[in-house]
Amino acid sequence: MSVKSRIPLILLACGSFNPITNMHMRLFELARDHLHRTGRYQVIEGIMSPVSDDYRKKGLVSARHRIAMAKLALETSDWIRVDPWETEQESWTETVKVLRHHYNESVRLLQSKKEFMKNKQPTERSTENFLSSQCSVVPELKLLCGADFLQTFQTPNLWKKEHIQEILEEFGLVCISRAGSDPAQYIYESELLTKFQHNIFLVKEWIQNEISSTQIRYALCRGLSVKYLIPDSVIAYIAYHNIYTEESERKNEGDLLQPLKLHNTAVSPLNDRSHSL
Ligand SMILES: Nc1ncnc2c1ncn2[C@@H]1O[C@H](COP(=O)(O)OP(=O)(O)OP(=O)(O)O)[C@@H](O)[C@H]1O
Ligand SMILES: NC(=O)c1ccc[n+]([C@@H]2O[C@H](COP(=O)(O)O)[C@@H](O)[C@H]2O)c1
Ligand SMILES: [Zn+2]
Repeated sequence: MSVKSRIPLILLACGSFNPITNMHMRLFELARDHLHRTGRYQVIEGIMSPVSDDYRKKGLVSARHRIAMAKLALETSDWIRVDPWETEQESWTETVKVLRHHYNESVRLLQSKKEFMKNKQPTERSTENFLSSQCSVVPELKLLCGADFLQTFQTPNLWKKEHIQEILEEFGLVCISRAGSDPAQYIYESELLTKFQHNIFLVKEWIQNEISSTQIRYALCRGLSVKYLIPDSVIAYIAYHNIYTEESERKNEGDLLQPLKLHNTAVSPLNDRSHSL
């Protein structure tokens, strides 16, 4: 398949990004390499969507800071961007709705590009062949995540079954391996995941890198170096605003994650776990 005839694809990663780490950015690079190697897809954009403050995860600092840090980190990327839409909503947004939003946005963008092409003079149009060829199909949108994210599908009352189904059936998942998580096993154990296995791309990271935001926050609170784990610009931002402290780590402590609250359950708060979702 020539590059021109490949299916355009957008990768969307949802999460806390508290703070963004080098590994969060690596997820996108790994996913893009993998999809390109299939010969079927052309990844045209990566979107990082930090979760709203209303998610109420332990130690979750303000979205304003999380977005600012992600923007600084992604300054060096020419294809991944941060999108604040989720954090601008009144309350926490279920992931399937974030996917729907971004899908609708890409349809809208395509329509306005087509409109723009239609209004151009014929001579101008011929010079815009490349643009118009890129404009002709709505890109696929896939949810990008680490293997631990896939594991959370099994957590009672965290996800609605119909949402998992819609994510898998209508969009699809690109899942990057992570130490301590066995995505193939989660698929095997779930009837739903097995049914839509054809829409789950499992990507193996051979250069293992177990950076987690939780560990970064712990190191920062203890005054330890996090250089080479997160970008220098993010380290400087954190120091300037004194973002991660023992006090910030206590934010939402003992609270229930918003998805669990919404499902009105009495299960123990995930928020008390030391390495969270
Ligand atoms: N080291 C990693 N390997 C694979 N996936 C990762 C890694 N770190 C984060 N991810 C993925 O990035 C997405 C966003 O994760 P998140 O913001 O929770 O980061 P995290 O490092 O897991 O943070 P925390 O420790 O606070 O849970 C999730 O899909 C998660 O699985
Ligand atoms: N039912 C749902 O749609 C649902 C449930 C739990 C987490 N999530 C999302 O998954 C991501 C998890 O992020 P963390 O791994 O940082 O907790 C967040 O973007 C959150 O909004 C969605
Ligand atoms: Zn996590």
